[in-house]
Amino acid sequence: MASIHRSGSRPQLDLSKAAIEGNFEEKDPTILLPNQSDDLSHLALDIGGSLIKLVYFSRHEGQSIDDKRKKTLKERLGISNGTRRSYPILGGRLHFVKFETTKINECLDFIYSKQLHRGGMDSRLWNAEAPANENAVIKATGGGAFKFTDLFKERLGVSLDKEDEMNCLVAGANFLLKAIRHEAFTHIEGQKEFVQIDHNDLFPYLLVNIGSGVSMIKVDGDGKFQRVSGTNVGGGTYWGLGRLLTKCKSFDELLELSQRGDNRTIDMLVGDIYGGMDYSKIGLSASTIASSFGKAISDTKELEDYSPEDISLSLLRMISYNIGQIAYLNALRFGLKRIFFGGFFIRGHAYTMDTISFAVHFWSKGDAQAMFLRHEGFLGALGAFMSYEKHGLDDLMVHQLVERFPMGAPYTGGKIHGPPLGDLNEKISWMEKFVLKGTEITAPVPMAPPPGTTGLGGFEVPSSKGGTLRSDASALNVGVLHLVPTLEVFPLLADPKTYEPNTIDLADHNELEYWFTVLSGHLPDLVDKAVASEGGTDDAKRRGDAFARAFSAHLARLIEDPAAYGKLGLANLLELREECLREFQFHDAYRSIKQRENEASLAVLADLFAELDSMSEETRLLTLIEGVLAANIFDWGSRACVDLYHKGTIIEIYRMSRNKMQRPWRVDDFDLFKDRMLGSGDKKPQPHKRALLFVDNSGADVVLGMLPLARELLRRGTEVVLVANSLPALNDVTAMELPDIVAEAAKHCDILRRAAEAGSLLVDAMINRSDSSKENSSSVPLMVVENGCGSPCIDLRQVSSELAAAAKDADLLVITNINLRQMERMHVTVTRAFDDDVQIILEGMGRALHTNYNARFKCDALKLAMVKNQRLAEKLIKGSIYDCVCRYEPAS
Ligand SMILES: CC(C)(COP(=O)(O)O)[C@@H](O)C(=O)NCCC(=O)O
Ligand SMILES: [Mn+2]
Repeated sequence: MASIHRSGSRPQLDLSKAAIEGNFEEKDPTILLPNQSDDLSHLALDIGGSLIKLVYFSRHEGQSIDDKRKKTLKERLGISNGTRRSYPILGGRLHFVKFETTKINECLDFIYSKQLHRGGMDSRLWNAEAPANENAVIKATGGGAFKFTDLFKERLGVSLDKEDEMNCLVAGANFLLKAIRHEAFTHIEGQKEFVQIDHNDLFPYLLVNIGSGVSMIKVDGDGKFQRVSGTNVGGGTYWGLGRLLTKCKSFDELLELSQRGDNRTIDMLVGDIYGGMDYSKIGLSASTIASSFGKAISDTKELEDYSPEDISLSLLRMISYNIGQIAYLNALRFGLKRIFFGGFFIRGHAYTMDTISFAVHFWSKGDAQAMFLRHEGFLGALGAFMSYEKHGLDDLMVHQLVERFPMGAPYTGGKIHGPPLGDLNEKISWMEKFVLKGTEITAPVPMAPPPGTTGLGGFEVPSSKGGTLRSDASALNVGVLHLVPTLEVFPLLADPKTYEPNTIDLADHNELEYWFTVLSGHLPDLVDKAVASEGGTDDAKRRGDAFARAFSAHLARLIEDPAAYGKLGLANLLELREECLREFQFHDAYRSIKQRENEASLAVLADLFAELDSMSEETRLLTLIEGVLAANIFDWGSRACVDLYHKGTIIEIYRMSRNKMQRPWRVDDFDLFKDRMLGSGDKKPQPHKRALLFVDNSGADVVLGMLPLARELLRRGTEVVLVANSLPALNDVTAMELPDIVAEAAKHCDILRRAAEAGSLLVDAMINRSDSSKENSSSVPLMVVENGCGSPCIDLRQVSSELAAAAKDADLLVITNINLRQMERMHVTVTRAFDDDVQIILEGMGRALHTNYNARFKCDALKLAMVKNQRLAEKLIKGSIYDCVCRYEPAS
């Protein structure tokens, strides 16, 4: 049993002149260490025989915008620094890069040009020519850490601090399995399926590392493991024997050969021995391999008489089956439920994974399953990184990590040739060259559904045999890991463990093809908008082209391997598009459209308020909900709606949409909602203490739809929190934009004005009003919080700390959180009284249909949307385009 040794090779923190930033009362204030150099862990290496793997950290260069809303909100909601600790690593990115060991000079150039060896996280800002720190040390594992010590000292002036390889593998695997949601997967007959692993039920497991030789490690916990077995028949055996027998020049070439092979020409099968019959008494079919290479004993044939393809396949199956069998026997020996395979032998090759899975399945008679890891190539390097002190990675939770796939990550993905891409300009040039080289990154071509099983039984050829092998497959599966300590799980989810944000399963190939075609179709128009938003300059055009290429490349990659970036849902695709726009510095493609629509809608708002105020309470509530649904038609992400906008002005379309609102809607729980709000009979229900309104689009949607609804709730004495995007996505309104819109709307309405003042939204207005505090005391506040995302959809497992705080506001608690936790620990069923006091309203197709349509909440939830896509309408509500959804679910 070994335990992880954490050597203290890094400098200690310099605490002199330490000062607390901001409010001393905060629970976890940020501590400034002005004299602490940034000389902290940020690069680790795993130098293997064929590949060098790098894991490095870069600090997130977030812009600090002076957001008045945030300051007052922090005080109001009592938000401290969230779960942020004073670890240096938090709030940055982890990058995964690899090089071929034969090209170690490229690797050294890469480290040098990024100044990763200087130890300073912001070192690029420093003088690149400044002498390197004499004592600089980089953690490294793998045989090359010994072999290349002098080279690193000579070229970069750094020492390599060697970490035990086995320690690193286990530390890397443990981190990934705990921190990354879609890390482990099964791979059977060409089908990748992600496995959700309960973090509390991860240990023990068997880690099988197939390098040149094979190690089998029983892992019992962090730093607790034991090498229980191994075999000398491994990747080296396949490559070594294969090279001798086939004259192949590379490992990948040998694997590729195996795909075209037929092992029956070399292997002796059960049928060969039993005259074509099964040996059914002991459960062996005629096609089972009885003896690998058994037919080669024939003295009439020489090596030249066998095809290299057949030899490679026989060899691959012999070795994979043998490893699979030994792994299973060891799992059995220690009663282990899970077997994870990794190591350079696998390298993301579909066929190798299928072969191993087949073997484990065969020998365990289906009891055990082989699993693989998306970052398997980086276990060692990640483990070496983890061995630095005070990196803070151990404490990160799944919801604080976001994996993104910028260009350069999926395409170079470690296969970096030449200097790294320094800035956007270089990236664009590189993309242009990339296209010229003829690399396939054109618009996606829908592919045929994956083939079915062979149905032959025994050790037949796995069905992924064929065109699915990519020698660089694993390199493409690893993105950049953003560490965002402020993200939290939305506290009102009924069951976060079973929560699945996506409604539509893109594992269904027809669905996948449809949405890919839709998104490809949107591209030209989107590029036009994006370029126009940046003034239509030549630079913007160039960036627009690069964006279109990049996004098409992602789509092409994903249609080929939908699980390449983890489990794929529609929400991920829509977010990927927004991220890709940002990557090419299009920060708000719909800016002018949003402004125009806001102005047009604000101009008629006073009339709408007057109209509403003349109605009875019941009619008003219905009109308000109709208004929200009708105004949701303003959606620049829907093909059909964009076509519609050519047919009339904003107000004309809005009126047309409102006039068409006929109940019953396709999904219509309005009466249930009305009863909760207004009561039935004489009983007047208690209004909700607080409502969280997840708003969607700018213009009529928010101004004529959601704001009047918010006003009604405020009038009833319910505090309103408007929840909006942190970053722009299509024409969605952002949290930064909302206070100004509310301020404009408040000019027409006292209820909104008082509530906005009470919620400190009208900061400027308050300065001029000495009597505001008196009025505030009698008003419930209206607040705006950001949701933590920049997408048309929302994954409620990862929301901003301010949204989480707004959802669990302390003064709504009947009993304190501490008591509650204690009681829960004692298995006392506790009804959280405050959850009944909160209501959430999700609006729009992205937030209420594509995601969260089936989400269950601890509080009352209303989901409102107009379906602006024919196919979705048919599939989800058996209706048609422009049908409406009003789904009301009381607290569960
Ligand atoms: C991107 C969207 C989810 C935005 O809708 P919203 O949330 O604004 O109601 C939606 O427009 C959409 O799914 N569009 C793609 C399908 C289409 O063009 O029909
Ligand atoms: Mn929207």
